[in-house]
Amino acid sequence: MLLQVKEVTHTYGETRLQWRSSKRAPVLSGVSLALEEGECLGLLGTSGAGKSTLGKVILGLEKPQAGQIVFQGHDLYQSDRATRRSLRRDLQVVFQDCYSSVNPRATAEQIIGEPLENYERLSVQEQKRTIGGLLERVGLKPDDMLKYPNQFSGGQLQRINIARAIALKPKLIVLDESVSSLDMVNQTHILSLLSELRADFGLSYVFITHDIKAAYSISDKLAVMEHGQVVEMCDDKDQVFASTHQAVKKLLAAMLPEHPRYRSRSLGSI
Ligand SMILES: Nc1ncnc2c1ncn2[C@@H]1O[C@H](COP(=O)(O)OP(=O)(O)OP(=O)(O)O)[C@@H](O)[C@H]1O
Repeated sequence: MLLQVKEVTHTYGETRLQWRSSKRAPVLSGVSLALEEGECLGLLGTSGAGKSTLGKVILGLEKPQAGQIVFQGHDLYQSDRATRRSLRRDLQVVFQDCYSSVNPRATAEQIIGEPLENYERLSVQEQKRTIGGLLERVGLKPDDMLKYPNQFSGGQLQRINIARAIALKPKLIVLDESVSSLDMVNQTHILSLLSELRADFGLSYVFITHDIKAAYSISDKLAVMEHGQVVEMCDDKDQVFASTHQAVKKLLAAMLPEHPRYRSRSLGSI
């Protein structure tokens, strides 16, 4: 098992000691899920359900008050520094806002080169060659490494973010609404790029979104969150259509086209 999320509970702004007497509602309550190597889990839910918080907890960025994140057999928050550093290398992220995810004054070469400089000792020539190869792999040109973020479109910049995320050949990438701010055409292209990269590199994804159609298209299994809990776990994504939970029904309804005439057809063809 690549990743196990075990009974994770988290409340923002509280220490472990304060937690027992807390009056704040937890943002995550007893969340458990698991991911095998090479799998993609679609993590769904409406705004405020706790998806991004769970993403941060999985990435090692937000320590939960209770529960465990076991990644590659190690408890992420209980491991020593050296183990944690090596686990972090295998855990990468792509956020929704491609512009704020990068330093506007850095070139694509510097952006993609950052994780390589942190973890690999490549010669200048090797690093340039690696970055050129990564740019090509995400559908851009090696010469693009000289450009700055404002010289790319949103879709192109998200490709740069993806190139940075795969630079160290990680095991797991948390994709937090990574295609949500793109138009439909770019969304489709990026989703198919992500699927190709998953197959090529044996990557696993946690694909966080409120868009059930996008999640269905890329994922093997789906988890639906509401009020900080996983309320539906579909180990086979097609089980989602049989769900009787209100939160799932709402997500399915939001996906349907406006006109009732097209509703049944649309459901069958996603
Ligand atoms: N840093 C923070 N400090 C305090 N509260 C926070 C923080 N980040 C998120 N929250 C709160 O935690 C709850 C869950 O937020 P989270 O962003 O995890 O949900 P989400 O399902 O990802 O929602 P969205 O789809 O809108 O991003 C919300 O009520 C939010 O206001």
